[in-house]
Amino acid sequence: MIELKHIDKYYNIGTVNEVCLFKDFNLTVDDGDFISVIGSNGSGKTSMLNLICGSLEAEAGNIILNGEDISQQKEYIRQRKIGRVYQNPAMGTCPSMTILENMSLADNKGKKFGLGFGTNKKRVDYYRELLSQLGLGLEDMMGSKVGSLSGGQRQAMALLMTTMAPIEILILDEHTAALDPKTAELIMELTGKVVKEKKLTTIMVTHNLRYAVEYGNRILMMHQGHAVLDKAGEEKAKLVVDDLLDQFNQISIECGN
Ligand SMILES: Nc1ncnc2c1ncn2[C@@H]1O[C@H](COP(=O)(O)OP(=O)(O)OP(=O)(O)O)[C@@H](O)[C@H]1O
Repeated sequence: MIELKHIDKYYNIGTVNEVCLFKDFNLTVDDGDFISVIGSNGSGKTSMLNLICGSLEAEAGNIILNGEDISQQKEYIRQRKIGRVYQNPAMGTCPSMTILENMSLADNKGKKFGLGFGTNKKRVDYYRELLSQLGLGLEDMMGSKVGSLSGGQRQAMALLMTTMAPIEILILDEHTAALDPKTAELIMELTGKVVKEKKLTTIMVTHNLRYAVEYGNRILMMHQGHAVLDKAGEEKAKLVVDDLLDQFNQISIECGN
């Protein structure tokens, strides 16, 4: 479970450009929840993810992960418990290293030993098995540099690598936005499979309303640092894309856009 409690976040403090993004922002994501976060540009979705991951510091409030207050923890410490897949497929993998080396790196995340340990035959067979589950033929290219792969192949690897070592929460940061429609569909199917198999508590930020409707058990719509819609379970299951579009339109009218 992850809890954001009474979060205040300001940008450009002490300047004429000072803005308050979050004032007493609260969110609880229960164990096993798969929550899709949607919302207009600048509504605070990425800032929220950055606060959770530790790349951004709040002016007030606490972030509690499975009962532990991680608010003061450095980003690299949080990375042992929080996996993040970024919009840019290049972010989650190392292009100058081979597929095998990348897999070994992910496998040994947070451990004290080097690469050699992860590349014995048993581990190589294990990586091959994991890669074959992606259905992209990567298991036969383990000596290839990751930089030579397509964006979709790299994003599939990033997803696999992020979820390889045990994590307490998975963050998907518009992870299909840079992919063509067919590849995005494939990555979403893989995402659904991985989340279900590993029973991962997941927060997915997306601008794709269909994915937000089709995946996960909860949907959150943000606007100007507030949650303006929060539906789970049966209520969420009944939602269709048009309902979300209506909500977007209503917000635009209220804001005079
Ligand atoms: N480093 C920063 N310095 C100043 N303002 C920032 C910074 N990062 C974000 N903001 C502001 O905070 C607000 C929220 O931005 P954020 O990127 O979190 O929104 P978002 O919902 O993720 O938007 P998008 O859908 O466009 O990615 C915006 O008004 C943005 O201009």
